[in-house]
Amino acid sequence: MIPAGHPPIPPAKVGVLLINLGTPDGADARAVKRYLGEFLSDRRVVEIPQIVWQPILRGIILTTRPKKSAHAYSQVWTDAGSPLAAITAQQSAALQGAFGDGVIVDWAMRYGNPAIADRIAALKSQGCERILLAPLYPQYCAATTATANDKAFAALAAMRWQPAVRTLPPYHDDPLYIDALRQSVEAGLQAIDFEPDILLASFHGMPQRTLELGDPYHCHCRKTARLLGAALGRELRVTFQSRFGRAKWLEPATDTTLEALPGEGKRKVAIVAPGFSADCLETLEELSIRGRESFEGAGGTHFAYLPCLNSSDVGMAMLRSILSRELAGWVSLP
Ligand SMILES: C=CC1=C(C)c2cc3[nH]c(cc4nc(cc5[nH]c(cc1n2)c(C)c5CCC(=O)O)C(CCC(=O)O)=C4C)c(C)c3C=C
Ligand SMILES: [Fe+2]
Ligand SMILES: [Fe+2]
Repeated sequence: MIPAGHPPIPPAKVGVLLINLGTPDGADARAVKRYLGEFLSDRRVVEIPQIVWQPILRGIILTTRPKKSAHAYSQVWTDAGSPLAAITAQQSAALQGAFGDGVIVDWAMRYGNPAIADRIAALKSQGCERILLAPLYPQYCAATTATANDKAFAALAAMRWQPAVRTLPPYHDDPLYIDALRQSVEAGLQAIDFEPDILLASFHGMPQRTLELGDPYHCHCRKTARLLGAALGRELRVTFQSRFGRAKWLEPATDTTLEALPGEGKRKVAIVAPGFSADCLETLEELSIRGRESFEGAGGTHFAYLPCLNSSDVGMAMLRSILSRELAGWVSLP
C-alpha cells in the first residue's frame, strides 16, 4: 500500500541512457583542469598505482596540460558548447523522436556533466523501472565501455529501489554499423573534390599493455576496419591516435603515419574515425586541424577528414535498430 502523503507513482516506463566519455564545461583552463582531473584519476584509464600516479597527475600534468588542451578546445568549441556534448544531445533528441512515447531517451557523460547518477535518477523519477545503459563505443574497451557501466552500477548501488538494467554490447562488427559507416564514408568521399591515394581509419589509441592483458579493443578496431574495407571495396589502413604519456601505445600512430605518407608517394589522403560515435576534440582538432597540418607539412597535397556518424539520418537509423534489439521484451516498438 502507498502511504498517505506519498507522491503519486507514475506508470512504469522504459529508459535509454546514452553515455559518452565526457568533456569540459567550458574551453578554459580551469574547466579543462577539473575535467582532466576526474578523467585521468580513473583507474580504468590510467592503470598505474595511484600512489605513484597522483603526484605525477597533480604535480605535472594538471599544471601544464589544461592550458594547452583549453587552447585546442577553443578551436572547436561551438555556440552549443563542446562538440561532443552538443552532438550527444542531438543524438538523444533524434532517438527520442524515433522511439516516440514508449521510451524515454536521455544522455550522460562518464566524466563531468550531465552526470550518469543524475540522469539515472531523473529517468527513475519519470517512472523508468527498466533502463538500457548504452555506452556509445562500438569497440569495447575497459577504459571506456567498462568504466561507463561501472559508474552506472555505482549509482545503482546507492538506490533503495533500483531499476532493472541492461547494457549495450559492443557493436564493432554489427552489419548495421558497418553499413552505416559504409554509407557515411561513400557520401563523404562523394563530397570531396579528389580521389584519395589512401583511406585511413584512425581509432583512439590505448597502451599496448592493455592488449597483452586481454582487452579486446585492438581486435575490435581491426575487425571494424576489415569489415568496412570489404564493404567499401577499398583498402583501409588502420592507425591509432591520441597517444598519451611515455608508455608504448598501439601502433601504427596516426600522426607519424600522416607524416610518412607523402614520402610513400601518397599525397592525397582521406581519414575517417569509425570508433568515435560523435565528433569531438580528438577528431576535429587532432585529426582535422593538426593532422592536416602535419600531412601538408610533409608534402601532402590533398587532405580530407570525413565526419563521424553523429546525428546523421544513417547513424540514427543504425542506433535506433541496435538499441531496439536490446529493448526486446521490455517494450514493443513500431
Ligand atoms: C591514458 C590516457 C587516455 C586513455 C587510455 C584514453 C582512452 C580513450 N579515449 C577515448 C575517447 C576520447 N578521448 C578524448 C579525450 C582525451 N583522451 C585523453 C587520454 C586518454 N584517452 C585525454 C587526456 C583527453 C582530453 C583531451 C586532451 O587533453 O588531449 C575524447 C574527446 C573528449 C572531448 O571533450 O571532446 C574522446 C571521445 C577512447 C575511445 C579511448 C579508448 C579506447
Ligand atoms: Fe581519450
Ligand atoms: Fe588528443
